[in-house]
Amino acid sequence: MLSFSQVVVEKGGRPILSDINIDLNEKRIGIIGRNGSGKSTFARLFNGLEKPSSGSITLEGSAELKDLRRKVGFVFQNPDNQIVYPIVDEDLAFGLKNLKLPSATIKERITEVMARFQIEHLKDRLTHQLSGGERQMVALAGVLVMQPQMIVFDEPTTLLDLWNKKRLMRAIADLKEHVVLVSHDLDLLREFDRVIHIEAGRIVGDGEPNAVIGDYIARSL
Ligand SMILES: Nc1ncnc2c1ncn2[C@@H]1O[C@H](COP(=O)(O)OP(=O)(O)OP(=O)(O)O)[C@@H](O)[C@H]1O
Repeated sequence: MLSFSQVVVEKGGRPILSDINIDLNEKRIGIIGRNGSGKSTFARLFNGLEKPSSGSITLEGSAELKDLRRKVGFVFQNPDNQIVYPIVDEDLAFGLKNLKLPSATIKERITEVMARFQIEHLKDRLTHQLSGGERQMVALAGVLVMQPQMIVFDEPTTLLDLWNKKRLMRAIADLKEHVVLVSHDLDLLREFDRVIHIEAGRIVGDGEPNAVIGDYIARSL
């Protein structure tokens, strides 16, 4: 579904990602690697938050940036980066209003997603008064109402306690959408369909999670 061809990202004259050639079709894909290896940069390419310096990224054959932006959602490590409006309900409606959808459709989508994650009780709450875990669920809901085909999570559990981490991981496990998860928590990725290991801006491992994770651990010893 998503294809990277000879993708290079350079910043300040330095290569951050080099020669990425990869096709991604699996339902659950994990991305691992050391600090500064290029995972976030790679993940941000998935929905056009980052653009390649050269090479191409296509989603179902289309290289249009607007298709990537519309069909791939992105959940940040810190939900404050994506919650914009003061009331939960307004925040969830924001992207949908931009799409100029009828208000009945907007309401329907918000109600459906809030019910799916059992966060209906947060509907009228002030976003800045929510707990970290609640904010992360609202951020995820804000992505889901847009009905993306794929959702990329960049270390979404880092700021969460154990309880909320488990809750978010259950929510992620239940998603029908394709998921890409960047994480330092290797155990979260062992049940995934595929894990990609990035080192110094290159893919050095790619395949069955336990094998790729085992190699990553062996390299770090
Ligand atoms: N705007 C920029 N200008 C110069 N270098 C940058 C810029 N953005 C990122 N980098 C560098 O690119 C490299 C990869 O960064 P990236 O955030 O993708 O790594 P990461 O694997 O996600 O790291 P972490 O696990 O610490 O979050 C790092 O060395 C970083 O310092």
